Amino acid sequence: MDIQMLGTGNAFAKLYFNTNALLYTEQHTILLDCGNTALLSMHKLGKSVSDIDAILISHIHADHIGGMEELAFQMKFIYKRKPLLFIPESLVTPLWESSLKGGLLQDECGTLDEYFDVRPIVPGVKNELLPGLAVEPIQTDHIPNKISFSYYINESFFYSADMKFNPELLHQLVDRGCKTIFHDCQLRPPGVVHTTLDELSSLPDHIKERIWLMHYEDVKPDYEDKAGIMSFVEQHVRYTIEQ
Ligand SMILES: O=c1ccn([C@@H]2O[C@@H]3COP(=O)(O)O[C@H]3[C@H]2O)c(=O)[nH]1
Ligand SMILES: [Zn+2]
Ligand SMILES: [Zn+2]
Repeated sequence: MDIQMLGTGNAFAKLYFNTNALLYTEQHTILLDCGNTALLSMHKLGKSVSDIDAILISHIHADHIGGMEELAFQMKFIYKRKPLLFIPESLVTPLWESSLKGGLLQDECGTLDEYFDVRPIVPGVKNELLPGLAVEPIQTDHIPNKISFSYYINESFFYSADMKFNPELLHQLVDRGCKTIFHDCQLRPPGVVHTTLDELSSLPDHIKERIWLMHYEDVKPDYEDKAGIMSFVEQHVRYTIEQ
């Protein structure tokens, strides 16, 4: 499986776009979060909404779902198909009622199912989504009353949602065989609702060597020499994830 970031910046980034990604299996392209800047970033890559087979969502913040309304309208009225929407059950109602309904509700379209082929997925277990793509949603802390899921993919790759530092989880994942960790990282403390660079820097080397930083602020150039053996994920670079 390959991953290509549509953006690597935080919610307020003006230089790096929102942290959203394309996952590539042999047969499918999956959009992992669809924030405000996702479709513009795809356009810059020469891609359109029609290139997406499925969508997977981490949580209901605009830098992760702000592009969903345009995606839904383009799919319905231009490409005339429903993309797969893989989503933990507990996010289905919030996504529609609290975010998308305002723009997408119209006479003949009163539910999320009118726009997407909704496939609820189960937290805490491996869900076989597509050939070559198995996903375990892990609910991780971000903000009170903001349900948020990180994803353990193909039993080798952890992709964090926006999350508070959880060293126990990272230790557990590495013990389970996790080889690569893409982790949200707030460079300037305090993190409060995110994990900071200082917190990730406190981890042992055998975990840090697997960590790639994303969801960073526009001050990233000032921190390139402060991440030690951790790496920064870069926008639009296509990475092959070790299985
Ligand atoms: O209680 C709160 C709620 C939000 N925020 C900011 O708003 C941003 C929303 O997107 P995000 O989750 O990527 O990052 C969040 C933070 O930058 C915050 O600092 N404290
Ligand atoms: Zn975010
Ligand atoms: Zn968030």
